[in-house]
Amino acid sequence: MTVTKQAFSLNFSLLSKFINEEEKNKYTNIISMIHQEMHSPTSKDCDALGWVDLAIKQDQKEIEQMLSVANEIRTKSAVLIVIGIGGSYLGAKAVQDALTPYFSKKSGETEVIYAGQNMSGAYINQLLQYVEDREVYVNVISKSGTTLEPAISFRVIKSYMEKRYGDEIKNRIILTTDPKNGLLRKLAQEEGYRSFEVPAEVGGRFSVLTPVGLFPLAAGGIDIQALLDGAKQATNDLMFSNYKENEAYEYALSRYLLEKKGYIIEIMASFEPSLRNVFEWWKQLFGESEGKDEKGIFPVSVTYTTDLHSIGQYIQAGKRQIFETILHVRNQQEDCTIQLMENNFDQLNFLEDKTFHDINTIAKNSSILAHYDGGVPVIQVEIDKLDEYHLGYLLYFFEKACAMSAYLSGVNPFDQPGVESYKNNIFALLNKPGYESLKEELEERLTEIFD
Ligand SMILES: O=P(O)(O)OC[C@H]1O[C@](O)(CO)[C@@H](O)[C@@H]1O
Repeated sequence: MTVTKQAFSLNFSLLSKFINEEEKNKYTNIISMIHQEMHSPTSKDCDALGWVDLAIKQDQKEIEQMLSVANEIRTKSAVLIVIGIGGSYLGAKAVQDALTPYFSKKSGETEVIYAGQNMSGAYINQLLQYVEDREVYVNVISKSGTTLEPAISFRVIKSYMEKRYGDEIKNRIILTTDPKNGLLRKLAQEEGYRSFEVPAEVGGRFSVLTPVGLFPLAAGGIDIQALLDGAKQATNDLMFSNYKENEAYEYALSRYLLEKKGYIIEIMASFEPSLRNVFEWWKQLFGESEGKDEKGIFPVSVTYTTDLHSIGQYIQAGKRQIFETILHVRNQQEDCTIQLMENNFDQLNFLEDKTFHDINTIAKNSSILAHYDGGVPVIQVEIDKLDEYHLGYLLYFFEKACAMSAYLSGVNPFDQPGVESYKNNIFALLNKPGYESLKEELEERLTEIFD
């Protein structure tokens, strides 16, 4: 089925060789039941479903507060350092990078840079050198307040800010964290830092439309109201319980049926490099939501045509366990036209008057056909253009699809118990009090492996 709307559309026609309507129909009732549960205030997961209607229940006062602090940052500083990992930075980075020019020499704009998403000593040192002669604000984002990567970066950056700005850091550091719990909330309460709330019932990877994503985006000059408007439109459009009227559910169902047939890897592909970090966000969303109980589709992303010249060969002809979702931007605001050349030195005059976007779109269609012919099921998601409104729509679409997809597989979309194994090991090996016996066991095993 192809749902055609101006802003956003999906095309499933290349799936008919792999899954049929009869198979899909069998899931009409279960999808409808999951939908009712997702929208019920008494749902078993109501403590994690706050994201469902965030965009329609916008808190105008909070938006104004974010805009006002963002405006202060834009006036007073050249750099905002956003400290966070996973859902606490991927959404903002996704939208920011999608909407920021590839090359920009603009001065006078606040640049948003990220820390706490890795533990590279070189990265944090170089970041501090980079901001040395520029005015700085910091937004530390952690719902739990205990995640190691942002916590150690914040410790270093806080000391740096103290030395550089003294008491003024109370104005220059803004915390985004749980409304009641955690060390960052305690810090905000005890030391008077300004703060925003991550709603208790919204988990990290579903939090882009809360201050987690909205505040740094506003500071970076992104129109957060338009982002929310797009998400609001998606919320309304994706309100139907029947998958035939709800593209998010049809996408979820198609993935689910493909997985059952052995297509266990989804490649999200785009021909626009600026979408690279939208895919990083998408990977966390689907990977953490679905990858549990030995189930789940492995989410991978590529940027074409760059990657057609690296892993394109595998996609075309390697092991057949891949399906592909192409995210296409229908209209480009900016383009470049190929001109006629008298001597035709490169024999490319047949491209006269074609734009890069024309050629890129033909490349998209060419690879869709080639991959399909090579046995790859292909879905196309198309947005009309790359702006806040359409990205807001897209982000919400993926959130709704992801929750349905995980529920269909019978896993809880909102927990991530697997991440705890790594966290426990690292705390034990770093001598965190309380982990003594695990430390002993892990050290013995490491000796066996490495000595
Ligand atoms: O905001 P926090 O609590 O620091 O968590 C950051 C990220 O870590 C995880 O808890 C585990 O990867 C993610 O779900 C979350 O987005």
